Amino acid sequence: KVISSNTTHTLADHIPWFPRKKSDLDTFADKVLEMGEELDSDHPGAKDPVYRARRAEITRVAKTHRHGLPLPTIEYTPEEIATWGVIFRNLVALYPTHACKEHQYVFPLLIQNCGYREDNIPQLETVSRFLKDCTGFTLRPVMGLLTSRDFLNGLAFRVFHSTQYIRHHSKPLYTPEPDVCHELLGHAPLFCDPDFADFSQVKNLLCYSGSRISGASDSDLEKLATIYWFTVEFGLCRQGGEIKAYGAGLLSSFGELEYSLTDKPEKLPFDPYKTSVQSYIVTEYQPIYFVAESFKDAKQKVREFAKTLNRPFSIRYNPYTESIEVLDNQ
Ligand SMILES: Cc1ccnc(-n2c(S)nc3sc(C)c(C)c3c2=O)c1
Ligand SMILES: [Fe+3]
Repeated sequence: KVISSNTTHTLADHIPWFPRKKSDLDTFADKVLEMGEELDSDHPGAKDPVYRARRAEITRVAKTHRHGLPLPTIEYTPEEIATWGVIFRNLVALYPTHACKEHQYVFPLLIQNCGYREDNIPQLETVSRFLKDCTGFTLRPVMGLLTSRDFLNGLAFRVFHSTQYIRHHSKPLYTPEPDVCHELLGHAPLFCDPDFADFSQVKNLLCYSGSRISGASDSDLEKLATIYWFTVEFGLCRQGGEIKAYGAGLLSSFGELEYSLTDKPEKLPFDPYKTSVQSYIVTEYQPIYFVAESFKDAKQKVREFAKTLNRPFSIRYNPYTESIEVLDNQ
Protein backbone atom coordinates (compact mmCIF):
# COMPACT_ATOMS: atom_id res chain seq x y z
CA LYS A 1 0.00 0.00 0.00
CA VAL A 2 1.19 3.49 -0.76
CA ILE A 3 2.38 5.57 2.18
CA SER A 4 1.95 9.08 0.90
CA SER A 5 3.74 11.90 2.61
CA ASN A 6 0.61 13.12 4.37
CA THR A 7 -0.23 9.86 6.15
CA THR A 8 0.58 9.64 9.84
CA HIS A 9 2.21 6.23 9.29
CA THR A 10 5.10 5.88 11.73
CA LEU A 11 7.53 4.63 9.05
CA ALA A 12 6.93 7.74 6.98
CA ASP A 13 7.77 9.88 10.00
CA HIS A 14 11.15 8.20 10.36
CA ILE A 15 12.25 8.44 6.74
CA PRO A 16 14.66 11.38 6.45
CA TRP A 17 13.85 13.87 3.72
CA PHE A 18 14.51 12.83 0.14
CA PRO A 19 13.13 14.33 -3.06
CA ARG A 20 9.56 13.14 -3.65
CA LYS A 21 8.80 15.27 -6.68
CA LYS A 22 11.01 16.18 -9.62
CA SER A 23 10.81 19.85 -8.65
CA ASP A 24 12.31 18.95 -5.26
CA LEU A 25 15.59 18.55 -7.13
CA ASP A 26 15.82 22.36 -7.07
CA THR A 27 16.97 22.08 -3.47
CA PHE A 28 20.21 20.44 -4.67
CA ALA A 29 21.07 23.71 -6.39
CA ASP A 30 23.01 25.01 -3.37
CA LYS A 31 24.26 21.66 -2.18
CA VAL A 32 27.18 20.86 -4.47
CA LEU A 33 30.31 19.56 -2.76
CA GLU A 34 32.48 22.31 -4.18
CA MET A 35 31.34 25.29 -6.18
CA GLY A 36 33.58 24.65 -9.13
CA GLU A 37 35.72 27.74 -8.58
CA GLU A 38 38.01 26.09 -6.00
CA LEU A 39 39.98 23.84 -8.36
CA ASP A 40 42.32 21.22 -6.91
CA SER A 41 45.97 22.31 -7.08
CA ASP A 42 46.68 19.56 -9.61
CA HIS A 43 43.80 20.69 -11.85
CA PRO A 44 45.17 21.75 -15.28
CA GLY A 45 43.33 25.07 -14.92
CA ALA A 46 44.27 25.76 -11.29
CA LYS A 47 46.80 28.48 -12.17
CA ASP A 48 44.77 30.05 -14.98
CA PRO A 49 42.76 33.00 -13.58
CA VAL A 50 40.84 33.41 -16.84
CA TYR A 51 39.72 29.76 -16.71
CA ARG A 52 38.78 30.02 -13.03
CA ALA A 53 36.73 33.14 -13.71
CA ARG A 54 35.01 31.33 -16.60
CA ARG A 55 34.18 28.38 -14.33
CA ALA A 56 32.76 30.79 -11.73
CA GLU A 57 30.61 32.49 -14.36
CA ILE A 58 29.21 29.20 -15.70
CA THR A 59 28.57 28.07 -12.10
CA ARG A 60 26.66 31.27 -11.39
CA VAL A 61 24.49 30.80 -14.49
CA ALA A 62 23.79 27.16 -13.55
CA LYS A 63 22.63 28.25 -10.06
CA THR A 64 19.79 30.27 -11.58
CA HIS A 65 18.12 27.21 -13.12
CA ARG A 66 14.82 25.97 -11.66
CA HIS A 67 12.71 22.94 -12.65
CA GLY A 68 10.43 23.76 -15.56
CA LEU A 69 12.59 26.59 -16.94
CA PRO A 70 14.56 26.11 -20.16
CA LEU A 71 18.19 25.19 -19.46
CA PRO A 72 20.60 28.14 -19.58
CA THR A 73 22.48 28.71 -22.83
CA ILE A 74 26.26 29.10 -22.64
CA GLU A 75 28.01 31.19 -25.29
CA TYR A 76 31.17 29.04 -25.73
CA THR A 77 34.38 30.80 -26.78
CA PRO A 78 36.39 29.81 -29.90
CA GLU A 79 39.06 28.32 -27.57
CA GLU A 80 36.47 26.18 -25.75
CA ILE A 81 35.04 25.03 -29.08
CA ALA A 82 38.55 24.16 -30.30
CA THR A 83 39.09 22.02 -27.15
CA TRP A 84 35.77 20.26 -27.81
CA GLY A 85 36.81 19.76 -31.48
CA VAL A 86 40.01 17.88 -30.55
CA ILE A 87 38.04 15.52 -28.28
CA PHE A 88 35.16 15.14 -30.75
CA ARG A 89 37.48 14.22 -33.67
CA ASN A 90 39.53 11.73 -31.64
CA LEU A 91 36.50 9.94 -30.20
CA VAL A 92 34.41 9.85 -33.39
CA ALA A 93 37.31 7.99 -35.02
CA LEU A 94 37.14 5.28 -32.33
CA TYR A 95 33.37 4.86 -31.99
CA PRO A 96 32.85 2.48 -34.98
CA THR A 97 35.21 -0.12 -33.49
CA HIS A 98 34.88 0.58 -29.73
CA ALA A 99 31.38 1.90 -28.94
CA CYS A 100 28.37 -0.31 -28.18
CA LYS A 101 25.65 -0.54 -30.85
CA GLU A 102 23.26 1.70 -28.86
CA HIS A 103 25.78 4.57 -28.93
CA GLN A 104 26.52 3.98 -32.62
CA TYR A 105 22.82 3.97 -33.44
CA VAL A 106 22.00 7.29 -31.74
CA PHE A 107 25.15 9.29 -32.49
CA PRO A 108 24.15 10.16 -36.11
CA LEU A 109 20.77 11.33 -34.75
CA LEU A 110 22.55 13.62 -32.28
CA ILE A 111 24.63 15.01 -35.15
CA GLN A 112 21.48 15.56 -37.19
CA ASN A 113 19.16 16.91 -34.45
CA CYS A 114 21.32 18.37 -31.71
CA GLY A 115 24.20 20.15 -33.39
CA TYR A 116 26.86 17.55 -32.52
CA ARG A 117 29.72 18.85 -34.70
CA GLU A 118 33.43 19.28 -34.18
CA ASP A 119 32.98 23.05 -34.54
CA ASN A 120 30.00 23.34 -32.18
CA ILE A 121 29.37 22.48 -28.52
CA PRO A 122 25.68 21.45 -28.27
CA GLN A 123 23.48 23.25 -25.74
CA LEU A 124 22.06 21.23 -22.82
CA GLU A 125 18.53 22.47 -23.63
CA THR A 126 18.66 21.03 -27.17
CA VAL A 127 20.00 17.66 -25.97
CA SER A 128 17.57 17.55 -23.02
CA ARG A 129 14.55 17.98 -25.33
CA PHE A 130 15.86 15.23 -27.62
CA LEU A 131 16.41 12.90 -24.62
CA LYS A 132 12.90 13.67 -23.35
CA ASP A 133 11.44 12.46 -26.67
CA CYS A 134 13.55 9.27 -26.58
CA THR A 135 13.25 8.05 -22.99
CA GLY A 136 11.81 10.81 -20.81
CA PHE A 137 15.29 11.61 -19.47
CA THR A 138 16.04 15.30 -19.00
CA LEU A 139 19.20 17.21 -18.10
CA ARG A 140 19.75 19.74 -15.34
CA PRO A 141 22.80 21.98 -15.01
CA VAL A 142 24.91 21.31 -11.91
CA MET A 143 27.65 23.47 -10.45
CA GLY A 144 30.18 20.81 -9.49
CA LEU A 145 30.24 17.42 -7.81
CA LEU A 146 26.95 16.47 -6.21
CA THR A 147 27.04 13.83 -3.46
CA SER A 148 26.47 10.33 -4.79
CA ARG A 149 23.14 10.25 -2.97
CA ASP A 150 21.78 13.43 -4.55
CA PHE A 151 23.16 12.56 -7.97
CA LEU A 152 21.74 9.02 -7.96
CA ASN A 153 18.42 10.23 -6.50
CA GLY A 154 18.16 12.51 -9.54
CA LEU A 155 18.46 9.50 -11.82
CA ALA A 156 15.42 7.98 -10.07
CA PHE A 157 13.42 10.80 -11.73
CA ARG A 158 15.26 10.22 -15.02
CA VAL A 159 17.04 13.52 -14.42
CA PHE A 160 20.74 13.63 -15.21
CA HIS A 161 22.73 16.41 -13.51
CA SER A 162 25.10 17.70 -16.16
CA THR A 163 28.06 20.06 -16.10
CA GLN A 164 28.25 22.87 -18.68
CA TYR A 165 31.90 23.92 -18.32
CA ILE A 166 34.64 22.34 -20.41
CA ARG A 167 38.05 21.02 -19.36
CA HIS A 168 41.16 23.23 -19.56
CA HIS A 169 42.52 23.70 -23.09
CA SER A 170 46.04 22.66 -21.98
CA LYS A 171 44.98 19.00 -21.61
CA PRO A 172 42.14 18.22 -24.03
CA LEU A 173 42.48 14.47 -23.53
CA TYR A 174 42.43 14.52 -19.73
CA THR A 175 39.95 15.70 -17.14
CA PRO A 176 39.96 14.96 -13.37
CA GLU A 177 36.23 15.68 -13.22
CA PRO A 178 33.11 15.43 -15.39
CA ASP A 179 32.83 18.20 -18.00
CA VAL A 180 30.42 18.97 -20.85
CA CYS A 181 32.34 16.65 -23.23
CA HIS A 182 31.95 13.76 -20.76
CA GLU A 183 28.23 14.45 -20.41
CA LEU A 184 27.40 14.98 -24.10
CA LEU A 185 29.69 12.36 -25.70
CA GLY A 186 29.59 9.79 -22.89
CA HIS A 187 26.31 9.94 -20.96
CA ALA A 188 23.68 11.61 -23.18
CA PRO A 189 23.82 9.08 -26.08
CA LEU A 190 23.15 6.11 -23.76
CA PHE A 191 20.29 7.87 -21.97
CA CYS A 192 18.54 7.88 -25.38
CA ASP A 193 18.33 4.08 -25.24
CA PRO A 194 15.15 2.73 -23.58
CA ASP A 195 16.80 -0.37 -22.07
CA PHE A 196 19.72 1.62 -20.67
CA ALA A 197 17.32 4.28 -19.35
CA ASP A 198 15.30 1.54 -17.58
CA PHE A 199 18.46 0.02 -16.14
CA SER A 200 19.64 3.41 -14.86
CA GLN A 201 16.34 4.33 -13.27
CA VAL A 202 15.73 0.93 -11.67
CA LYS A 203 19.17 0.98 -10.06
CA ASN A 204 18.61 4.44 -8.71
CA LEU A 205 15.12 3.91 -7.48
CA LEU A 206 16.85 1.38 -5.26
CA CYS A 207 19.08 4.16 -3.96
CA TYR A 208 16.15 5.48 -2.01
CA SER A 209 16.70 2.54 0.23
CA GLY A 210 19.97 4.39 0.76
CA SER A 211 18.25 7.39 2.25
CA ARG A 212 16.97 5.54 5.33
CA ILE A 213 18.11 6.17 8.88
CA SER A 214 19.92 2.91 9.65
CA GLY A 215 23.69 2.75 9.01
CA ALA A 216 23.08 -0.03 6.51
CA SER A 217 21.64 2.54 4.17
CA ASP A 218 25.03 4.20 3.76
CA SER A 219 26.70 0.92 2.88
CA ASP A 220 23.74 0.06 0.63
CA LEU A 221 24.19 3.42 -1.06
CA GLU A 222 27.89 2.82 -1.43
CA LYS A 223 27.23 -0.56 -3.05
CA LEU A 224 24.77 0.99 -5.51
CA ALA A 225 27.18 3.86 -6.26
CA THR A 226 29.91 1.30 -6.98
CA ILE A 227 27.56 -0.55 -9.33
CA TYR A 228 26.92 2.85 -10.95
CA TRP A 229 30.66 3.35 -11.53
CA PHE A 230 31.24 -0.10 -13.05
CA THR A 231 28.23 0.23 -15.35
CA VAL A 232 27.16 3.77 -16.27
CA GLU A 233 30.73 5.11 -16.03
CA PHE A 234 33.00 2.18 -16.97
CA GLY A 235 30.68 -0.52 -18.31
CA LEU A 236 31.61 -2.98 -21.06
CA CYS A 237 29.09 -5.22 -22.80
CA ARG A 238 29.16 -8.29 -25.03
CA GLN A 239 27.67 -7.69 -28.46
CA GLY A 240 27.83 -10.09 -31.37
CA GLY A 241 30.60 -12.08 -29.76
CA GLU A 242 32.72 -8.98 -29.24
CA ILE A 243 33.24 -6.72 -26.24
CA LYS A 244 32.23 -3.05 -26.67
CA ALA A 245 32.14 -0.02 -24.33
CA TYR A 246 28.97 1.60 -22.98
CA GLY A 247 30.37 3.44 -19.93
CA ALA A 248 30.42 7.24 -20.27
CA GLY A 249 33.86 7.49 -18.72
CA LEU A 250 35.16 5.27 -21.55
CA LEU A 251 33.10 6.82 -24.38
CA SER A 252 34.38 10.29 -23.44
CA SER A 253 38.03 9.42 -22.85
CA PHE A 254 40.05 8.67 -25.96
CA GLY A 255 42.87 6.95 -24.08
CA GLU A 256 40.80 4.82 -21.74
CA LEU A 257 38.36 3.81 -24.50
CA GLU A 258 41.25 2.28 -26.45
CA TYR A 259 42.84 0.75 -23.33
CA SER A 260 39.57 -0.81 -22.09
CA LEU A 261 39.28 -3.12 -25.11
CA THR A 262 42.91 -4.27 -25.07
CA ASP A 263 43.89 -7.39 -23.13
CA LYS A 264 45.67 -5.28 -20.46
CA PRO A 265 42.71 -4.83 -18.05
CA GLU A 266 40.94 -7.76 -16.42
CA LYS A 267 37.36 -8.25 -17.68
CA LEU A 268 34.86 -9.99 -15.37
CA PRO A 269 31.20 -10.80 -15.97
CA PHE A 270 28.89 -8.15 -14.47
CA ASP A 271 27.55 -9.59 -11.20
CA PRO A 272 26.09 -7.08 -8.70
CA TYR A 273 27.24 -9.20 -5.74
CA LYS A 274 30.86 -8.93 -6.87
CA THR A 275 30.72 -5.61 -8.70
CA SER A 276 29.14 -3.79 -5.74
CA VAL A 277 32.16 -4.46 -3.53
CA GLN A 278 34.93 -4.02 -6.12
CA SER A 279 37.26 -1.12 -5.36
CA TYR A 280 37.93 1.43 -8.07
CA ILE A 281 40.10 4.46 -8.71
CA VAL A 282 39.00 7.55 -10.59
CA THR A 283 42.34 9.10 -11.44
CA GLU A 284 43.78 6.27 -13.55
CA TYR A 285 42.62 3.69 -16.05
CA GLN A 286 40.69 0.88 -14.36
CA PRO A 287 42.58 -2.41 -13.85
CA ILE A 288 39.23 -4.25 -13.86
CA TYR A 289 36.07 -3.81 -15.97
CA PHE A 290 32.76 -5.67 -15.79
CA VAL A 291 31.05 -7.02 -18.91
CA ALA A 292 27.24 -7.01 -19.05
CA GLU A 293 25.38 -9.48 -21.32
CA SER A 294 22.75 -6.80 -22.05
CA PHE A 295 21.09 -3.85 -20.29
CA LYS A 296 17.96 -5.97 -19.75
CA ASP A 297 20.05 -8.69 -18.14
CA ALA A 298 21.94 -6.17 -16.00
CA LYS A 299 18.63 -4.62 -14.85
CA GLN A 300 17.28 -8.04 -13.84
CA LYS A 301 20.44 -8.89 -11.93
CA VAL A 302 20.32 -5.56 -10.04
CA ARG A 303 16.64 -6.12 -9.16
CA GLU A 304 17.49 -9.52 -7.67
CA PHE A 305 20.51 -8.09 -5.85
CA ALA A 306 18.39 -5.26 -4.41
CA LYS A 307 16.19 -7.82 -2.61
CA THR A 308 19.19 -8.71 -0.45
CA LEU A 309 19.57 -5.11 0.74
CA ASN A 310 17.68 -4.43 3.94
CA ARG A 311 14.80 -2.23 2.80
CA PRO A 312 11.72 -1.88 5.04
CA PHE A 313 9.96 -0.09 2.21
CA SER A 314 10.23 0.00 -1.54
CA ILE A 315 9.44 2.88 -3.80
CA ARG A 316 7.80 3.37 -7.16
CA TYR A 317 8.12 6.23 -9.58
CA ASN A 318 4.81 7.67 -10.71
CA PRO A 319 5.45 9.17 -14.16
CA TYR A 320 2.06 10.89 -14.19
CA THR A 321 2.78 13.01 -11.12
CA GLU A 322 6.58 12.79 -11.62
CA SER A 323 6.81 11.76 -7.99
CA ILE A 324 8.18 8.96 -5.82
CA GLU A 325 5.67 6.81 -3.94
CA VAL A 326 6.78 4.94 -0.83
CA LEU A 327 5.29 1.43 -0.63
CA ASP A 328 5.16 -0.38 2.68
CA ASN A 329 6.86 -3.77 2.37
CA GLN A 330 5.00 -5.12 5.41
C1 LIG B 1 27.92 8.83 -8.46
C2 LIG B 1 28.42 10.14 -8.99
C3 LIG B 1 27.99 11.34 -8.40
C4 LIG B 1 28.44 12.54 -8.96
N1 LIG B 1 29.29 12.58 -10.01
C5 LIG B 1 29.71 11.42 -10.53
N2 LIG B 1 30.61 11.50 -11.59
C6 LIG B 1 30.23 11.27 -12.90
S1 LIG B 1 28.60 10.99 -13.34
N3 LIG B 1 31.08 11.26 -13.91
C7 LIG B 1 32.38 11.49 -13.63
S2 LIG B 1 33.66 11.52 -14.77
C8 LIG B 1 34.85 11.85 -13.60
C9 LIG B 1 36.32 11.98 -13.99
C10 LIG B 1 34.29 11.94 -12.33
C11 LIG B 1 35.12 12.23 -11.10
C12 LIG B 1 32.87 11.75 -12.35
C13 LIG B 1 31.93 11.75 -11.29
O1 LIG B 1 32.26 11.97 -10.10
C14 LIG B 1 29.29 10.17 -10.07
FE1 LIG C 1 29.90 10.55 -15.51
